[in-house]
Amino acid sequence: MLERRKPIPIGEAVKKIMSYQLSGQTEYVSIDESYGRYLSEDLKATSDVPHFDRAPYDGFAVRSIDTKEASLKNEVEFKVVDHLGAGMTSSKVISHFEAVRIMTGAMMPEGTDAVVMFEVAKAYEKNGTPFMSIKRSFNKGDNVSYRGEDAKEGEILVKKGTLINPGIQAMLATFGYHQVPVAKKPIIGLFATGTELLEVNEELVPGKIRNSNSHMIAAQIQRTGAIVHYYGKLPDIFDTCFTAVKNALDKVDILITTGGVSVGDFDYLPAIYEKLGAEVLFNKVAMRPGSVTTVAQLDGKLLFGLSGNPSACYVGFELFARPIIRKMLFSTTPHLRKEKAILEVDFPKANPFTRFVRSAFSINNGSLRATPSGLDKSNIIMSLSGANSLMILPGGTRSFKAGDEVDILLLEDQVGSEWPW
Ligand SMILES: Nc1nc2c(c(=O)[nH]1)N[C@H]1C(S)=C(S)[C@@H](COP(=O)(O)OP(=O)(O)OC[C@H]3O[C@@H](n4cnc5c(N)ncnc54)[C@H](O)[C@@H]3O)O[C@H]1N2
Ligand code: MOO
Ligand SMILES: [Mg+2]
Repeated sequence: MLERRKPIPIGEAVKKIMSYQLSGQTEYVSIDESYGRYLSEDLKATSDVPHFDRAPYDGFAVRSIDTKEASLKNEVEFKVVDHLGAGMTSSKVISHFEAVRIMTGAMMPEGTDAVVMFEVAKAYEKNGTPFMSIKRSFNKGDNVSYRGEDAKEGEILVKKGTLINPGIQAMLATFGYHQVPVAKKPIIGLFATGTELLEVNEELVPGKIRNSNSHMIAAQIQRTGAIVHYYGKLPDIFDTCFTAVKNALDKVDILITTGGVSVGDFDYLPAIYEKLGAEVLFNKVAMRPGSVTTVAQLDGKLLFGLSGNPSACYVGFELFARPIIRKMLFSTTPHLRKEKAILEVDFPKANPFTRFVRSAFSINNGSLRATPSGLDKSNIIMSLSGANSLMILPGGTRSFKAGDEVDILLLEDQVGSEWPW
């Protein structure tokens, strides 16, 4: 008799997965390899930045008190007693009406507290000795870049779980992190199942199709920040699939299969989970597409049985596999970021279950607008290339109209969100 599956709400399904403490691990990589990785520790300032007062302009370092009487009518003269480029320091203590010729980035000499830019000073020599004069006064701190103005020692500047971007690279270098603590990339094993599947380089023959899911999922895994171990495609033969899945489990953190998960005569994943002794967390979710998404666990390791239908497979990965992978990358906001958008076209279909419509959103004059990126059917491939978001149409609704406000989940975003969205 046909097995009747009980669909569970999406939130519940996500919660079941996220309760698995697949903990992230740290590894140290050279700063040169850290771009695009996720920090596994908070990034802390190891020193003040800058760690000394310095000149932000080319000019003369002076004691501001000596400039007080300077005005258009009263030119004040300074003897230039030293000459500093960036990286040089002065051993002199600057005294009354003395100045130091100083370049941008150089450390302020002891006693000085303001910088006179070249443009407002007149430089000259008297008997071979350099002098300069000014016709305006300066306050303490004028044109000085102060110790700690950029960062204070001990400050937490970036939270763990953040994607390392070029700005973070600059911080890491500034604070001397030549080895960077990053989240070890989880290893995600991948099989595509289906006797109908051809390799990409094979010619089409009647009844067979090229395997596109594994290439799509491999990219989604990488977009999430993990490593793919693709073990190839499997024919719908129980023993072959069982042995392959069993052997791969030891080598990966998470195992993903596509196809063979529904109630068809050659859908073997349910029986494979049973023979493995894995606990099925759920095998039906109240959503479209991706309703057949099945997740099981064996000894704390998660097995994702994603649908064979490409759009269902894609959505199943983003809603269920992505967050647990992001959690292993130390994210505290591992779910897709949710935003509001204005629907640009009518969407007349009824939504008996929550529907995730592959969509293209754009920002128009400060407001988000979304439109389906192609046909809304779970076997469709072509709608995926233009999808940068999933529009959420709640179960029990129908006939959305252009101009309606809808929720969308952003697929290319790094901020993420907490659950529930
Ligand atoms: N009687 C029922 N039939 C079906 C149900 C149901 O509830 N009752 N659910 C339907 C839904 S919804 C979906 S989604 C699919 C899920 O099927 P499976 O996950 O078992 O996947 P397959 O049967 O193996 O394949 C489905 C479809 O996808 C194509 N496919 C498979 N793998 C790939 C790949 N690697 N690249 C590209 N395309 C692939 C495959 O050829 C099939 O056309 O079940 C419905 N049926
Ligand atoms: O899992 Mo099926 O479409 O609900 O696409
Ligand atoms: Mg099937």
